[in-house]
Amino acid sequence: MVLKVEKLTKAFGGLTAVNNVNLQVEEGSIQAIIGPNGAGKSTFFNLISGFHLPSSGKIIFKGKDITKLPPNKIAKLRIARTFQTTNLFENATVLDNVVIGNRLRTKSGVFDAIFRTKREIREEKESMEKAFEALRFVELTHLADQSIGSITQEQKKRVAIALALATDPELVLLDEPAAGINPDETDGLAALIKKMAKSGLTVCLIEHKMSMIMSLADRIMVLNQGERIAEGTPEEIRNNPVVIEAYLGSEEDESSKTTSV
Ligand SMILES: Nc1ncnc2c1ncn2[C@@H]1O[C@H](COP(=O)(O)OP(=O)(O)OP(=O)(O)O)[C@@H](O)[C@H]1O
Repeated sequence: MVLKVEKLTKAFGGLTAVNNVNLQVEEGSIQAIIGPNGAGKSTFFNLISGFHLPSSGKIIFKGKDITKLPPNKIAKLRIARTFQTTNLFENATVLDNVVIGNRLRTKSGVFDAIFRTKREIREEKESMEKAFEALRFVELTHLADQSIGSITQEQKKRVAIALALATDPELVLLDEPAAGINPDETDGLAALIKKMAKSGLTVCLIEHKMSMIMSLADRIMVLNQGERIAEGTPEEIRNNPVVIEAYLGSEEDESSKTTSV
């Protein structure tokens, strides 16, 4: 197991956003996390990536206890997460966005930047190479010199994924990778996510688009009011009465609809 989450709990004051959640994620698999609005999905990601400190429980990544590590230390252990496309720099080029994302995570400090030390120059070259490699993976090299403001929402989603890939991760956390794009484009993104897992990456994703999740995920965890109410294969989840009751309901067939129960 690449990721083991044990009895993870996060309380915000009187509200328990994540409550005693267990999860094991196998290397190279696609693990989806679904649940109604406010179920605790984003909080769960924020705990794994170190943006929130758990109230209790444990997070083990490749045998190492990362429960109390800050985000930068977790990123160095090769866990990457994507952010909303609104975090991209609209006026900068696609390539620069990916390079900047990578540079923010590499070591050189202000001193290096001002005096352009050898390390700075080396890191800059490495960042550029990594950025290109990531753009190649997400199939956007032809747009490298375009500004973010001039590309489509689906292409921005790919840039957000490229940003994560440029940090050379082993585990990638994707927060709603297909939100706000049309069904055709959703298929393209699903293919990209499959390709990531095929290349050996482990992928955890939060997504509301049920048809995408059902065909993409190896396993699905369902959260409801902070609690894990089910975990299993798409088939098991689809037929689970507790899940149907709490979440899927009659919207099961409305494949491309963004569920907001
Ligand atoms: N920083 C915070 N401080 C206080 N409460 C928070 C904080 N972050 C999240 N919450 C609360 O925790 C609960 C779970 O929120 P969370 O964003 O994790 O749910 P979610 O499943 O990701 O929902 P959505 O699908 O709407 O994004 C909500 O009731 C939310 O208001």
